[in-house]
Amino acid sequence: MGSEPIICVESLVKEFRRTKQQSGRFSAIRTLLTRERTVSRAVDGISFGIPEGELVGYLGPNGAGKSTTIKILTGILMPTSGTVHVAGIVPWRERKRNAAQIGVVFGQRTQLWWDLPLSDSLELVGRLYEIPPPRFRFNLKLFTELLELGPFLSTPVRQLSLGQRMRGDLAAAMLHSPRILFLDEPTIGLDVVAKERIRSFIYELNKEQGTTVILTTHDLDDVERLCQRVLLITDGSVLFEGDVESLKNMHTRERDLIIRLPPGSESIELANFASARIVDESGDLTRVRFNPQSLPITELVSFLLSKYAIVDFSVKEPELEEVVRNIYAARSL
Ligand SMILES: Nc1ncnc2c1ncn2[C@@H]1O[C@H](COP(=O)(O)OP(=O)(O)OP(=O)(O)O)[C@@H](O)[C@H]1O
Repeated sequence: MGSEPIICVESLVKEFRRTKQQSGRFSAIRTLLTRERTVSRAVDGISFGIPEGELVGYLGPNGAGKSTTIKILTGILMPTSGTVHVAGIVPWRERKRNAAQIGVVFGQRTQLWWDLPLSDSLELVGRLYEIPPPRFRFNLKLFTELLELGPFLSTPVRQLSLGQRMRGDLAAAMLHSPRILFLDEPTIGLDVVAKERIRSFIYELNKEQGTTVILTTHDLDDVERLCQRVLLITDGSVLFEGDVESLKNMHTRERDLIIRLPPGSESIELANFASARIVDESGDLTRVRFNPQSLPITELVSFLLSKYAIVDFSVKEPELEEVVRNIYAARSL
């Protein structure tokens, strides 16, 4: 394993050209005749490197350019400009060689054969990828255990639940032992139990086999549970790159102090503190948001203890979801 990142993306740009739709009378004919083009930049100069063995979250709001980047990295799309190397390969130039070293799962689509039993679908994947039989048998056994595929191996794919189908898709994507796995919304639409099963599989794969994983998701529980690092993009460019903790600390320095008062107590008043405010009062719980940089927690707590009969209190970190929502909101102002 060298020190070079396994995935290198530099100044990546992808533009889509579309014929501008004319409106009004005879719009279809006028669209055809004028052929006016509009250009939109889905990816606008993205650069990043991913070291081998890392599990990275690739996040951003709808339309940020995530899927477009993944399609370029997997060789489906060619960029307008910029350079990309995936384990030394330029994906769109050598699609087949690239396919041998990557696994891809799109949560919204399946690569399995709808009418075939899952086991036949996996068999076909094995043949398509020309996986040597011993490796195929080894991986099939391993993934059948890890993903608990046994009970539905002989069920036609069309009859599988979304969670079962996703487990089948993950097995299919990993049968040829790729070094890199691209996951686009792998937990979308799944219930809590199914999500957890998928997450522990991804975790194991990364930890035990050292598979590099690029995970695109809107589910921030996926991120908290799995990602060592996140790349946050909006409008086609990188907004943040780092670990989840730094993301939280950089963008929301505030903390929440949750106070429990005896039932029937009067409401808390914080008039003296400029950097603290009450954000929620429900039942006997009051949530005070404050900035520890300008108001040390000791000062806030001793003030409250001196004035109110506090039964209990705790400090909460900001939720990742809220941090990310704030970043997107600030960006679109
Ligand atoms: N084939 C295409 N032709 C024209 N425009 C496209 C095409 N594919 C994507 N786009 C546009 O490029 C931008 C980025 O799209 P992309 O699918 O990469 O976003 P995303 O971050 O994956 O969003 P989501 O979270 O909704 O999947 C969007 O404005 C989208 O409309």
